[in-house]
Amino acid sequence: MSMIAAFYSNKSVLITGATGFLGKVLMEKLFRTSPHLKVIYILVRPKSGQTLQERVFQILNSKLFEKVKEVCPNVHEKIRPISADLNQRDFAISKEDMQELLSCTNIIFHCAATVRFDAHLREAVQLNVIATQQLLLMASQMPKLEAFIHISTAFSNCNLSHIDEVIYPCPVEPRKIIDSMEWLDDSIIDEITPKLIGDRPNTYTYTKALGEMVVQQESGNLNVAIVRPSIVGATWQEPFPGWVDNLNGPSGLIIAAGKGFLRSIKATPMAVADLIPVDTVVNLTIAVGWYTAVHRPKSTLIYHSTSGNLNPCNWYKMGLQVLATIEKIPFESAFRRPNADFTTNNFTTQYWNAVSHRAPAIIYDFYLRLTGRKPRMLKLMNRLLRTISMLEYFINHSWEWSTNNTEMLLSELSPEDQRVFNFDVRQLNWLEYIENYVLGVKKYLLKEDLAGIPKAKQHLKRLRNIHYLFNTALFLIVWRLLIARSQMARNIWFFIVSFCYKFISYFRASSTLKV
Ligand SMILES: CCCCCCCCCCCCCCCCCCCCCC(=O)SCCNC(=O)CCNC(=O)[C@H](O)C(C)(C)COP(=O)(O)OP(=O)(O)OC[C@H]1O[C@@H](n2cnc3c(N)ncnc32)[C@H](O)[C@@H]1OP(=O)(O)O
Ligand SMILES: NC(=O)C1=CN([C@@H]2O[C@H](COP(=O)(O)OP(=O)(O)OC[C@H]3O[C@@H](n4cnc5c(N)ncnc54)[C@H](OP(=O)(O)O)[C@@H]3O)[C@@H](O)[C@H]2O)C=CC1
Repeated sequence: MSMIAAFYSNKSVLITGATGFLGKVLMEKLFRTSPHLKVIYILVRPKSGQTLQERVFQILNSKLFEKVKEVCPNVHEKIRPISADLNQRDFAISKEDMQELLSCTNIIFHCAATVRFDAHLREAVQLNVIATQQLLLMASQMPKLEAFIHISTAFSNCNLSHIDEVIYPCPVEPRKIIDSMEWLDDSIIDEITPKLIGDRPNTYTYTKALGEMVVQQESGNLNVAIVRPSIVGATWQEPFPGWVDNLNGPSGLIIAAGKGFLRSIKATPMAVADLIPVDTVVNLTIAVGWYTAVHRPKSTLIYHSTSGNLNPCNWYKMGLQVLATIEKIPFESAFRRPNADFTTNNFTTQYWNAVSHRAPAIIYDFYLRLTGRKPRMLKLMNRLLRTISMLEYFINHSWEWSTNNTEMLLSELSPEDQRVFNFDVRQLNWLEYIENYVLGVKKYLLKEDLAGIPKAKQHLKRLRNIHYLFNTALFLIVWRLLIARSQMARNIWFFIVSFCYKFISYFRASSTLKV
């Protein structure tokens, strides 16, 4: 029997961010491996016109939860959604709910965050720093609490190139930042943001670093641990390969490349692509919860959930495999034939953005106008290029994360736990993983049926013919214009035409002779 699974039996677990990508996989795995778990409290806010119950119902009825329902048929009774908004004081939790949480919770997994790279500093501080501080305060009032697990990111210190499993302090104390957010207005915050984030690329990584400092400074006597995943991707193995449900990280880029919108990107081909499957992160997180509660380490341990130092893959290899898979299982209604060019300097990037991204969008918009439809492609393309510009930092740098604590934890697990909660990335076969990832994007994000593959292939053939036709027409037009204006171009043109004519006449004559 798995020791970790047994540990979670009869426990009351509190998860923030359970409606997010990582949170859902965490909930699923906990229920599937520990069906006797008492309850999972999830802090949820109503969203997009859906009530809490509707949101939970939607999650439980998704494909991700199909296996759980076989092992734990009463799973819906074990999820207890609590109405909460992490941006509000005391999370706007009702008194009764708060009482129940304070008196019953055994383990906390804090996953909620704003992961947007362009979040305003005030918003990012509120969710990634102040909410963490408030949750720690709540945790300190929980008599039965055994462990508090905080999910951070491996990029919280992306201003460094070698990152150890320690907390690196930011120059300005989190408390000062929190205080200043109360009285500074937005325009002043906008002005000081670049100075505060320093050589980090965005407010997200900066506030996640501040969040870690808060955990270190304000955890008191709690048993606390921090998990730092790198770029979280689709599931590797569990509950099935390739599951993904949002566009963050590589998923959006796989769609953009597969649909032929994105054909070149500024990337360092040999830089390490530090992707980590979401189920690997979740397995580590659950094991960290167990270890922190049972072994009670004297200090806050940090665990890197990264792949680069144990099983590296680079962007070039990843891009090639994405393309190879898309060739086998193309996405439907592609805009252009998929292609993957890596550019390495700003000039070529701007050139290809103009020629390979914006120009086709302008031409397509022209076609839409001609056919009486509303042009939209250029707007979409500009939005995509803005997104890419925000991700560029991460595909043009390499980092080295040490993984001593993560490896130590792996060695502490029984063989059964190593199997059930596998987070050993050395076993990951990248080519297979990426193939399943692309297939997962097609099935679960684009909701495309595999029966449509022959039609998608036909469409790509048509696009190839249009491409050849367009290039030939373009060549002829340019040449015709040149001929009209330049004597030299005319001379070359007449030379080529007469040469071709003589060549064809010679072959005609020789074939007539043979007959
Ligand atoms: C030719 C070559 C091809 C090669 C082949 C392919 C190779 C494959 C490998 C590829 C390399 C992977 C590199 C990953 C690096 C990730 C590093 C993460 C590191 C940190 C990890 C973390 O610790 S933390 C989690 C990461 N946190 C995010 O990853 C949030 C990002 N995101 C935002 O910060 C907001 O999204 C932002 C952008 C402000 C827009 O904001 P915005 O207000 O304009 O609007 P929205 O967010 O509503 O999105 C507007 C439209 O962009 C669409 N979209 C959203 N994300 C998208 C996305 N990633 N790629 C594409 N498209 C995306 C969306 O689908 C909308 O499309 P539509 O309008 O049609 O619905
Ligand atoms: N995805 C990645 O590549 C990586 C993620 N991480 C970390 O993992 C954790 C989870 O990320 P991920 O699952 O990808 O992110 P998601 O954006 O998918 O999920 C974020 C979660 O936080 C919740 N949340 C946000 N704001 C509030 C609020 N005001 N009140 C209540 N809940 C709120 C969201 O709820 P709602 O559904 O209502 O919006 C959602 O459940 C984060 O801490 C992130 O920093 C670290 C490294 C990489």
